[in-house]
Amino acid sequence: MLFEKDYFLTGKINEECGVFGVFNVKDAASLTYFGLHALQHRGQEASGIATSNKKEIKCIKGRGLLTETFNNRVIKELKGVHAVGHVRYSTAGGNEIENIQPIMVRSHKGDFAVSHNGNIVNAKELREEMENNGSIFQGTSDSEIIGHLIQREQGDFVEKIRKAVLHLEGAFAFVVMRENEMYAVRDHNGLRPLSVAKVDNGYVVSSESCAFDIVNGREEFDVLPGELLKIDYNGIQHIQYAEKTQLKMCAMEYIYFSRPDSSIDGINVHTARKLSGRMLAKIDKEAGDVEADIVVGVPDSSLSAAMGYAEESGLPYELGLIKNRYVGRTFIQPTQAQRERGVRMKLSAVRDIVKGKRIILVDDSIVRGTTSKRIVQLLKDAGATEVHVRIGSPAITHPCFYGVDTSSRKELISARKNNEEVRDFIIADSLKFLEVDKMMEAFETENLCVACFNGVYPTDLFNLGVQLKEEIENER
Ligand SMILES: O=P(O)(O)OC[C@H]1O[C@H](OP(=O)(O)OP(=O)(O)O)[C@H](O)[C@@H]1O
Ligand SMILES: NC(=O)CC[C@H](N)C(=O)O
Ligand code: SF4
Ligand SMILES: [Mg+2]
Repeated sequence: MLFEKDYFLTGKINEECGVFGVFNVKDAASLTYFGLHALQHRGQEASGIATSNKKEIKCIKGRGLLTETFNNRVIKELKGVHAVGHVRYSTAGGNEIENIQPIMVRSHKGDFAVSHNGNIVNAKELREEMENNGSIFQGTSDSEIIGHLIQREQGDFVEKIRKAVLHLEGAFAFVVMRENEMYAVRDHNGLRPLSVAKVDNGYVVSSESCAFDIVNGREEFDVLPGELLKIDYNGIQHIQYAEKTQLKMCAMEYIYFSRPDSSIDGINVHTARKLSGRMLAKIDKEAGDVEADIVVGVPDSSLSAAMGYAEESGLPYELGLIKNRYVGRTFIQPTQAQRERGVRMKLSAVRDIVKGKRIILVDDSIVRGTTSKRIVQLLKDAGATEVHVRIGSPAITHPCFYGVDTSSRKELISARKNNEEVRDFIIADSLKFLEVDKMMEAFETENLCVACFNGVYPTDLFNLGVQLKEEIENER
């Protein structure tokens, strides 16, 4: 079944997404459009907006970028003061229209719409159990399970959500909109971000705080791990649904995913990245390693780390690479051929800057090695005499099951090669990653999920864990 194919055959999991909700603000659909626009980096595969005019819910969704589905005319069709929206991250497979969010649940007990970011690790088990008991699913996404679970539980709506989420394991930050209420929920490990802000007399909920500026959000705060918020005309009610909670925010949110102007659980993303660059420079200084002339970052996500490296090392920060801004994120392209073409189209070396220079090249991460290999070559072709690669995160050795496409182990270069072999593959003069403890020291927090770097997953993995074990055994 496609569900399994999504996870294993294509080596893909359902990836990162952006969710946005508006409660009790005029022209909620426009506000949601602006909010989702600020979250577009989290997903470009599809988008959707559902609105409530207090009596009924209407939903419009489509494939591609937000602007491919929504324009003024379409937004005008979505009347109402409440809205929930979603941007979905591109994936091979799983791109059926039924999987696009918000997921709509229509029922005689009232309709609701769900926007989910994350990945449910026991989705297969839950779905099989529900199908055996007569549930019929429209699509293949794990997010649909959330709607089904809520629908089948008894009690008032808070109770229904509370009971439903207790069945879920994995990563979830989701928003549910009913005709006159909104709910925001975060998993008990806080793996995915979710924040709330006030707007006029209402509220907005967003995957990232960068979306609050454009809608004039104020007094923002994070939904806590294991917390369920009920938002209605009386205000916000905070309900702690999980007994055991811990904060294990995805480290990759800070390293790569989120926008630098977002703050997650009190830490600004740009600042975290800059501190990782500073730490890399400190380590080099202490080891007395590497004499270089300039520091170059790989646009976009590593520029903050490169600035940090330059500040700490005292070396000049230079614009050695230029990005064609019309090419999207390459790491999230579905096939390797597309990723390679993407990197070629996207980055060019600035010959006059790099010629004859010894370069410290800072990037935020190496996943498959596509980007690093290409840019080291680019810089050398443009006349750089040495290229020393410094990575602002640890080597990625394990797959993510929580909603980020770090793919299966066989695609992860550091799962198959040691540091020296990776260095050789990317033809760098030297290569250093930031070790897990040093990254935590740099970010000044241990409240991070680092499973893709050390294989210690903060949740049970159910069937996915069995598959991973088999994959590792087959490598031997
Ligand atoms: O080893 P790889 O498989 O090439 O993946 C790692 C690269 O992918 C990401 O950049 P991307 O181009 O996706 O986005 P960005 O412009 O936000 O840095 C990341 O920042 C690395 O540069
Ligand atoms: N992975 C995401 O964050 C998107 C949510 C969900 N897993 C989907 O497939 O649509
Ligand atoms: S495994 Fe890695 S990418 Fe996945 S949630 Fe944990 S830190 Fe993030
Ligand atoms: Mg990059």
